[in-house]
Amino acid sequence: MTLLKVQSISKNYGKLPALDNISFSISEGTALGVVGESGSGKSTLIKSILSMESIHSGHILFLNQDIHKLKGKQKRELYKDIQIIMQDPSSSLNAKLPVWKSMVEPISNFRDRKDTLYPNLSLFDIAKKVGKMVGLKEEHLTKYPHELSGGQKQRVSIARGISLHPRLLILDEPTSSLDVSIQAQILMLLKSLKKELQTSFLFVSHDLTAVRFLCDEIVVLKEGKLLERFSSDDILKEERHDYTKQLIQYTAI
Ligand SMILES: Nc1ncnc2c1ncn2[C@@H]1O[C@H](COP(=O)(O)OP(=O)(O)OP(=O)(O)O)[C@@H](O)[C@H]1O
Repeated sequence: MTLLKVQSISKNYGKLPALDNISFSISEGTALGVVGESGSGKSTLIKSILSMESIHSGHILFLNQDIHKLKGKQKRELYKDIQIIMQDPSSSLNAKLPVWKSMVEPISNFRDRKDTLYPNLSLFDIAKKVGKMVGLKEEHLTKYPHELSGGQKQRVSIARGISLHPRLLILDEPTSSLDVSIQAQILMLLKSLKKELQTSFLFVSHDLTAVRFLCDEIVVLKEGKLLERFSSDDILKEERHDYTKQLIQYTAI
């Protein structure tokens, strides 16, 4: 079943096109990678999907509902099922709270989902349960963000992102602020969570190696245009676009 359908969307900043007639879809339970260099339109695409930016033409459908037409309660409902994990966990966690409180913030905002997913569990018990899924120990949960390593903080963000069991998880360069050895651990964690939760991923990154590891399919963006879409298994095929080949060379796959 199609979860997200992006239909011919365009967005300009002044006269400059940031997204130029982009279309793609994501099926339930699959992972799509979006790769592109700086300025290719990746952030604009994410903001458009999250309704943080308007679009000039086209439609974005999530479960057949036009995201940009939703208001109030309907829009709020949508965000139970779309969660985002950002590049820098330090800026997305509240420095003044022990991390377990940040982890359960989405679930405390959506009580109906709490009752369905975690009946009779206290918020701290939910944090323990979700923390365990991302490899955090109970002793980490009562710490403040500055007391944890970058990798541990990103695990907290991932725990928060999956706590509602969203149908779509948007990953915005989730490993690029981390040391290389930690990047691999986080990618492996995301891969196992994808399998366990059957959540769909939209993984936005400039790192083709990471995208290939985690995603079933890949789209390549350049200057706001979608150049091609292919299965991750076909990344090294001769028919790849010249620009994709350049990215591959640059990433030394
Ligand atoms: N608020 C804005 N005002 C004007 N131009 C913008 C704005 N946001 C983005 N742009 C322009 O739109 C284009 C796409 O930018 P975008 O941030 O989406 O790219 P990106 O692929 O996410 O880049 P990066 O990887 O560096 O974050 C760029 O040319 C950028 O300069």
